[in-house]
Amino acid sequence: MPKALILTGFGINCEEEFAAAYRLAGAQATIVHLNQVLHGQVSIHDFDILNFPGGFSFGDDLGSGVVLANKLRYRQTSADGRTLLDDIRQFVADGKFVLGICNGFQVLVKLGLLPNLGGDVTPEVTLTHNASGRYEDRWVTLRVNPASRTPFLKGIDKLEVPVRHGEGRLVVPDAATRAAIEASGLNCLSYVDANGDGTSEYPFNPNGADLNCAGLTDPTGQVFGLMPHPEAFLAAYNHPDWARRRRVNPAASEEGEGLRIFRNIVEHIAQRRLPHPPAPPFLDAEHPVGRGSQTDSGSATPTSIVDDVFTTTSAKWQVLKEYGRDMRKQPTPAEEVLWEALRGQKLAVKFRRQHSIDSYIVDFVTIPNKLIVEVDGEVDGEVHAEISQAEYDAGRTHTLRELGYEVLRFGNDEVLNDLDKVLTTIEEHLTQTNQTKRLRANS
Ligand SMILES: NC(=O)CC[C@H](N)C(=O)O
Repeated sequence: MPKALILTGFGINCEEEFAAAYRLAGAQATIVHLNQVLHGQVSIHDFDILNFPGGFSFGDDLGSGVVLANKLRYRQTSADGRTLLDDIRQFVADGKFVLGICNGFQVLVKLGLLPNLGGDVTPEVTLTHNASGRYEDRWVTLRVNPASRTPFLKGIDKLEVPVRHGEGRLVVPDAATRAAIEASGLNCLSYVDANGDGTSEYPFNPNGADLNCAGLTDPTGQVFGLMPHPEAFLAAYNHPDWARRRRVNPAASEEGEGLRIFRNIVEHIAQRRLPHPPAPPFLDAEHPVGRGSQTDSGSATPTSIVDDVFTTTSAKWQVLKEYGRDMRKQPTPAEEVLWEALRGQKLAVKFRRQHSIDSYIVDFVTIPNKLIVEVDGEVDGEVHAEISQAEYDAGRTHTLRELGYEVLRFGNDEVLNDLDKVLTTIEEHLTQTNQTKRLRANS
């Protein structure tokens, strides 16, 4: 089950609605005080989505979101000078998701995680006082930018949601930044008028935002923030016009439109499990942590891979272990079937599943026999990495072969429809390797 971490404390006040949204969407939601994270009692890396709710953090002193953003950037969380921002950057590099709503969006913008065109988390735009000079509390209509590729907004075209803020006006400082944001479709949400056209006109655009922009993503689409409150529209009955709408359309869904965003991201995470996820970007050798190879140096070369269960380095294992754990918990049907057949030494050799080898997690491996068995699933037609799955798998197989492993691949269908044939092929390969070994031993 995807896991959402929701931060609270210091004047944040929308954490309960945020958690309710995730629970309705089928995720596990945990509300945690920011200090528990800053003091190392809770690790963001144990979660899939990091969430910054709305509210009045630090009383909006120095500008909404500014103090909290500075805490994330400058508050050292460990003796080696690490900050929560370092962890968030790693979290995003690991393919995970960050969502900021209203005050949370302000935090992400003041921190520079949005839009993060330059990739170095330096503030590039800002959010400031509404053009009306007032706190605005009203319903708005948003249109999703079709150029946006963020999974949070997948399949959504229009959305009605409430805003309640004093400092929601996005200001983009120059034409170049504006062009860059537009070119990548990072301005994922805009305020629209009654005709559905983007507008700067009050009150449709409640704050006078540049680009009529109500929300931004970073270039990866994994970090998303918006001024309006989708977590405040979880039931149809939240809408001010619900009674009339129900009379007009009694069969209409009882769900609120805001819930779609949460359903989207929760489903995306649940389904995203690639048959073979891309090798995550690793921590550098300066931060080796955790368990790993006995020859652990933090930087693996093929020669450091020993014939042992420790088939990667501690730094890599630290990054891979969560993927492995998740993959063991949520096997695909084909993986489950094959595991049932391989486990418990049924083929007279011990197989491990979702095991880390160098930079990869392999589906099944018998380490003494150096045989890897992979089950290739569908990748819902998407290209998840910069390279295609096929190219990626080719590189992965090559590396594993260089490390001395034989790699057998079977399709989902083969495993599900002809398990006997799959097992016979595996057995044949095991016999071959054993024969070769015996021949070598005798010669
Ligand atoms: N609802 C909110 O999160 C409000 C954000 C911020 N305190 C503002 O007034 O702009």
